[in-house]
Amino acid sequence: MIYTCTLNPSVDYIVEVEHFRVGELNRATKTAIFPGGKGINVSRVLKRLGVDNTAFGFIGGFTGQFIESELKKEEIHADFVKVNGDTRINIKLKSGEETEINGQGPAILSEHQDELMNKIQALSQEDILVLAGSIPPSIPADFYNQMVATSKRNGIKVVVDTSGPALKQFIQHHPFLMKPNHHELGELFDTEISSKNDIISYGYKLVELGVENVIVSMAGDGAFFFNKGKILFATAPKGIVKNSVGAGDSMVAGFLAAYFNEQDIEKAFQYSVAAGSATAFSEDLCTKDKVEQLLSEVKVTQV
Ligand SMILES: Nc1ncnc2c1ncn2[C@@H]1O[C@H](COP(=O)(O)OP(=O)(O)O)[C@@H](O)[C@H]1O
Ligand SMILES: O=P(O)(O)OC[C@H]1O[C@](O)(COP(=O)(O)O)[C@@H](O)[C@@H]1O
Repeated sequence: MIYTCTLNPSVDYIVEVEHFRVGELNRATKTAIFPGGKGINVSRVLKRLGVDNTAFGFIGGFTGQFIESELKKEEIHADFVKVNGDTRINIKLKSGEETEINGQGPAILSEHQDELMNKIQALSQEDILVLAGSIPPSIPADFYNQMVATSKRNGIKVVVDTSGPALKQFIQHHPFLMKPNHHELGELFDTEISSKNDIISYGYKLVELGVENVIVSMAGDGAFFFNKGKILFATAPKGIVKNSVGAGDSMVAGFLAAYFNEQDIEKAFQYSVAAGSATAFSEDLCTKDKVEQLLSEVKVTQV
């Protein structure tokens, strides 16, 4: 079974404003609300691609209830730890460009942290654990580290999609898959990525450091894939971006869904990029039909 874990879920509030003016009253032309947070997005896309999975994480308050009920509607199994505060609301402001304001999230008591750790401890060798998104400020910075160490001891494959210092902690545990975008790849090595050659050398460095599979995404400019035997490049399909929130998470779900169906890395990478773009071209996350429509537009070549 695939488990996703979102330490800091969110209600994503998408607001469109025609010409946003700072310091003035702006009227929205369109609004939408989605259950969000990186692991939850992975769960939702996996389900849409036909893969049953369970969502772990912390939720609380009226916003937490919204997330639970939305996942229930989509028949996604949720096994959250309930916390005292309200799950955060993340604002995604669209006015020509996309501006994001992500909340801090509720305080998580240590008893609740232990409750989640116990769920991770109970997973078994056949399971895959996707750890995705930021760590809320009230949780120790090495919480992910503890989760991965426990999972690796129990033979569980770990997939990582986070950013900042949390991402660095993972490398030493040799995760099955990491998906930084090219900015996050630069952050990992405290460097500025300024060319495709930089992506190739730093992406491959992650493999040399023990990460099994690495996808480095570059939004509309395509993506690279690295493992011990292969470096691949994929083009991204062309289209109108409606909402790129969750595009990276969709890549992770797309890769896992295809890889565990067919065990073919090249096809899984192609499916991953198609899923990312299918989400970027949709209001909400991608559907299976949309992913499959875009598949032939993703050209994969050996580097
Ligand atoms: N402008 C775009 N055109 C086509 N595909 C896009 C575009 N922006 C994002 N995507 C798709 O979403 C994927 C992830 O986007 P990216 O911005 O690199 O990641 P993240 O959301 O993690 O920052 C890309 O690899 C691509 O498949
Ligand atoms: O945990 P973080 O880093 O604050 O990110 C949370 C946000 O990321 C998202 O999961 C979207 O992620 P991506 O756009 O990177 O795929 C949103 O749903 C959510 O608001």
